[in-house]
Amino acid sequence: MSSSSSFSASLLPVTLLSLAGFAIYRLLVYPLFISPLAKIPSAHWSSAISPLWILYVRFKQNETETLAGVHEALGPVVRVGPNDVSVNDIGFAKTIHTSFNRTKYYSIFVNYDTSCMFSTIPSKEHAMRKRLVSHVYTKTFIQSSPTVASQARAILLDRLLPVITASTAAGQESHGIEVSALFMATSMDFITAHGYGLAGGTDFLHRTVYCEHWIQTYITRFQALFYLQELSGITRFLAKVGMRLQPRTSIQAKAELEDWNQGMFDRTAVRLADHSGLQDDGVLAESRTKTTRLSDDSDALKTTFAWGQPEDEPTVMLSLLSSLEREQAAHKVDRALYDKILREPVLMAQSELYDHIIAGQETTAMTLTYLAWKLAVHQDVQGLLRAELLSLQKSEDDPSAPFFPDAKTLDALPVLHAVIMETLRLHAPFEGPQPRQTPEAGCRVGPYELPGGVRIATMAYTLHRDAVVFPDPETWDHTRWIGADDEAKKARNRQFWAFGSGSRMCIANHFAMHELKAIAAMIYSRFKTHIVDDSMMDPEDKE
Ligand code: HEM
Repeated sequence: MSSSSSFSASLLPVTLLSLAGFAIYRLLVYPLFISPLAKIPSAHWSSAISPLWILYVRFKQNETETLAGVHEALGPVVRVGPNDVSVNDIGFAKTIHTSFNRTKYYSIFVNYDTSCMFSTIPSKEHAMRKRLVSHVYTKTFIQSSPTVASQARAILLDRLLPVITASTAAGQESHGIEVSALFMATSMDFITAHGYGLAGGTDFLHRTVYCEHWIQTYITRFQALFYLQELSGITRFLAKVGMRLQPRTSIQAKAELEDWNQGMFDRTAVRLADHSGLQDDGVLAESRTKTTRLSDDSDALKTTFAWGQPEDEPTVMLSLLSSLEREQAAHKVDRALYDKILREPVLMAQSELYDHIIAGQETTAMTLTYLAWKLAVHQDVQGLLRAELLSLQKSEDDPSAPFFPDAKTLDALPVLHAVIMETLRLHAPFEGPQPRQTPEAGCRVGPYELPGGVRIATMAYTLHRDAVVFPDPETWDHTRWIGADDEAKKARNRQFWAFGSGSRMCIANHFAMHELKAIAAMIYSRFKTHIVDDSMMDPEDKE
């Protein structure tokens, strides 16, 4: 044996020992004792050293209830993984949601391989996307737009009212009406009308067979999301080497839904071009030719465009396309961002619209389903609501006109507001964690200093069940939201988290509230409802 090989052999144990020592330090000593997160109580004995426990909880789709129990036992800040923290405190939640970026968890909302507002992580880029479209979701816009008003009227009086009336015909009463699918259809008609105009959107309230197919496709699309949300790197790598964790059916369903949305987009683009008299040289033409050039005439869409019927105006699509043209003409934004967002303006607009439809459909449908259930259980409150609505009807000038108060009038009704707020409190559609990451420079959360890059999340579920702010939290009690603006009510409003808060809060909270109020008002001013069968509702939600 040469002297150099014996020297190498003697180095081997030292090297192995050093590596083992380093591994023990990195994997055990550092996360357990030295990491700034070490002082935070652990949700599980393994949380400090391994993400396996929280990954398993997420895989079992049990995170919300599990973390609620953990917070009850361990307090408002809990470590759920080596680099993963859950927070249940309104003050900390406000800090986190003011400026912290989203995480890759949201990449599942990338559509057509193109980012939208929801899936965009950097805040500067997000702000630019939001600017393109936020004005058509403001409260002032929603309450004063003739288009929004006439769309609501048409969907509710011409489509929903006849369906519900038919269910009350002699012999039909005992069958009732399946409200979950009914509200999915109604919500879809509302949000696609805002996007593409009444004529360009869906008519799911009539096309019930297709609506049922759509719902099944939607459920299939969001199957096995765990892999993409929590293990996106591994999932994408395995897909490249031919091993798919995401079911093929889910990938096909995503493609089908994207095609379906693109159909609405393309048909609306044709209508826009016809009505506006634009030549084939702008964003509209692009949606047909799929080139990437924008029109030089920045305001052409807005100024030359006029519809015969206000309800047919495709508000969101028009706003997106005109904003994109304006941005290009003004060159206001910095080059890198500008290139990224405007490189594929048509795909960008399609992705954004698709996202609004997905985000805006199930959320409102779920809320309406719970609302209908609670009002059927609480007949006394249903009576109060009806009395409030009918008091408006009497004051109308023309008693023979179909009862349909305007958005501002509806918004001022205390019982209507209270029943919706209480339903959103107890059954927030996004009740689980909304993950963010701590900024590079780190931050303070209560007594803890956290480094940058830590995943940190709050949940509407626990914030809405804080017994100090909402005594007897599991009880549906609309009176929480009625009465003078005393300190207790201010605290409740502050802690209301159904739409999130800060720069990434729901862009459409006013649209959603308007829609919920208009639908509830149409129904409860005309019908008395009761439960025919609620066996599909979660027994844990029953009072
Ligand atoms: C009851 C109805 C609704 C509820 C409870 C709700 C709730 C929320 C919440 C909690 C977020 C933030 C999610 C997070 O950061 O993790 C959000 C974001 C968003 N919502 Fe809603 N939403 C509702 C209806 C709608 C509707 C009708 C639309 C249609 C446009 C919509 C579009 C969006 C969009 C685009 C975002 C992303 C905003 C951003 O990234 O800046 N939502 N929503």
